[in-house]
Amino acid sequence: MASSETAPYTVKIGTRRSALALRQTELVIEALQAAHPHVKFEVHAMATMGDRDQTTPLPALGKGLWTTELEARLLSREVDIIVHSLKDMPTTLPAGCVLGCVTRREDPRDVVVFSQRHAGRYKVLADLPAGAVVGTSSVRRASQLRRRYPGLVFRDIRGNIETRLSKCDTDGFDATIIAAAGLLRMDYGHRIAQYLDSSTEGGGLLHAVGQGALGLEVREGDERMLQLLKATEDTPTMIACFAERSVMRTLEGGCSVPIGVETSWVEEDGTKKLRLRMTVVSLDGKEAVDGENTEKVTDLAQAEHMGKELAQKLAGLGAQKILDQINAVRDAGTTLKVSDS
Ligand SMILES: NCc1[nH]cc(CCC(=O)O)c1CC(=O)O
Repeated sequence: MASSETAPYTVKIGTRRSALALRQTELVIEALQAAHPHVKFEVHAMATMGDRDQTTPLPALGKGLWTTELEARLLSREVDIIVHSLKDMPTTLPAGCVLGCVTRREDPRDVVVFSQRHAGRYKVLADLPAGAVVGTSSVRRASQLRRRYPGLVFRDIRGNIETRLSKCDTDGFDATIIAAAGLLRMDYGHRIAQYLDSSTEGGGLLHAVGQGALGLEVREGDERMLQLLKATEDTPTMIACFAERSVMRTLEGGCSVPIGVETSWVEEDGTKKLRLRMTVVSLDGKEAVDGENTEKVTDLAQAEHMGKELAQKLAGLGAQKILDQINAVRDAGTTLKVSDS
């Protein structure tokens, strides 16, 4: 006689229907199935607003473009778990929804992919001539790159990973900036030309909050699902991402704000500590506020406090002024432009 812990039951998993989202969901189910062989997992995929609208510049689409419609299905009990790219999850969730788990992180760095038109001519961004066209729809990427590569021209490039790679190769771009995690999960790692993180020469870009990690969202109080998810939880990543999300929440940022972060676990005086770096850069790349803190953090509450403290410190050093200028553009009903043209 099967006990209640091993009686078979079905779990419905919600996801976007992009190839990357489906691959990410597959990875999560593999991990859950190994830990819970008696559970049947069903994938329920859907296109969200961000998937349907492939032309409007991202900053104009506001928050929740990748998540809101999925969360409605969670709350209506059509699905039990949503698998998100954590970077696409707003830092404040709808009532009744909770971030139940953060998975092991794929490489969180931003990378450069050169157009195949150039057939290997360029190795790093610094090789590109002045006026070269770089595709990105990310305010965060464009702002930080303008700061370090003022001679480059930035142009919107929308779409899922395959679409963006194809546009990069055929639509007049010289390069595009994309997350390593998406390329690696989709077996496009061979397209990576340069890593842009703070410790790589020619880099200096801080990545998006939660980039590279997966966030699993469930209904508040759904203890059965919260327990089930423990099999995929990576606690050090979850703590680090909670600190990152707290930075964004404190500055009231959303998907399209020029806030970059970088977290790492370090050993100091024999103690494991979290190092949190952050940056806020104006759209033209001419103003920036950078900061970091390293402290012992052992739970999610401490992580959120660490992120809030650092964000508040930098807000007073000019970060809030930069964000207020950006919000003023939005409040005036003007679409935030990433493109130079
Ligand atoms: N909506 C964009 C998005 N959301 C998640 C990823 C990559 C995977 C990840 O960061 O986990 C991407 C592509 C990109 O940023 O280039």
